Amino acid sequence: MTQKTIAFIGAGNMSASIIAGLVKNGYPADNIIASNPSTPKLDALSAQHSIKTTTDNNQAIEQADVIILSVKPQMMAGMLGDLSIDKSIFSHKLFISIAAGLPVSRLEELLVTPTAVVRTMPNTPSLLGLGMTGLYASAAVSAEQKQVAEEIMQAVGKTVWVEEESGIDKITALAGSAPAYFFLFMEGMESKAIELGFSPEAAREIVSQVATGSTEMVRQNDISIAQLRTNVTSKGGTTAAALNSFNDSNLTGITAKAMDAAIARAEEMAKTI
Ligand SMILES: NC(=O)C1=CN([C@@H]2O[C@H](COP(=O)(O)OP(=O)(O)OC[C@H]3O[C@@H](n4cnc5c(N)ncnc54)[C@H](OP(=O)(O)O)[C@@H]3O)[C@@H](O)[C@H]2O)C=CC1
Ligand SMILES: O=C(O)[C@@H]1CCC=N1
Repeated sequence: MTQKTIAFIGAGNMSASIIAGLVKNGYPADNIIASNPSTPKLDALSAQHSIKTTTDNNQAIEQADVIILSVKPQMMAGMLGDLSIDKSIFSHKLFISIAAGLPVSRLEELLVTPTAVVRTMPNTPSLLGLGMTGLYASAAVSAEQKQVAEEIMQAVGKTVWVEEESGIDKITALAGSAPAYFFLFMEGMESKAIELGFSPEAAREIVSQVATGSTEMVRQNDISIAQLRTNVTSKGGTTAAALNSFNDSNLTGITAKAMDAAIARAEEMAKTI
């Protein structure tokens, strides 16, 4: 794998997940630098992973081959506009954006110098090496740069390239935002378990074990997800009663509607940032 120096601009949740995944996968900590305006997150990352840190984005970008833009989409223009380094050096570097809803064309405008930009959409399970990242490369990105971006994101999970940039918004709904959907569902089960009299610890443990077991059955089988569901569902039994209740509320339609809302929000963000 490439051992290029990687700078993370913005040391929040998503950067922390990718950094942890990279280091766990053996990426040299000396080749990772994180930049953030406040120090507590930097101190934690430095203590946990022995990576380099700075509060100066210019310094981080200057020494890196690959720059991962990890600030909130709404902060990107301000952050890039505040840089005081000579932007002509950008043409020798690879920029990877993880920002939701921020088109490559807008990033290119903000970076000023013609620059290779890969737009990605990772998710927080990258922390465990179980990430799912969508990638989109603009025409300016070389085959070698595409490979570098892919290798970095594959160090923290699986990757999928999309041909059209609109595919990134779809991956945002399907993977970037999606851990939260599962957490919401698990929260619902956890609170009902507590209402039924289980201790919070037992409720969490049961929900976690059921989720892990179910996920592993999908991962370790070629059986369709629908068939796995059917296998649990005895005719006239308890599962059928629960599923009928979900279907009465159109869970499938609700899920599709929620994913459409995520895509619509990404498209809306693209027009405003
Ligand atoms: N969280 C997720 O699951 C996912 C997030 N993303 C994308 O990742 C990006 C980051 O999200 P997330 O990690 O959740 O957000 P966080 O708020 O956790 O992290 C953003 C970080 O950027 C820092 N920051 C703010 N201004 C600057 C600046 N000028 N220069 C450098 N750093 C700055 C913030 O510092 P401070 O707090 O000290 O102000 C903060 O630590 C977003 O663009 C989001 O769309 C993509 C996929 C999944
Ligand atoms: O909620 C968001 O906008 C970001 C992108 C995907 C996950 N978090």
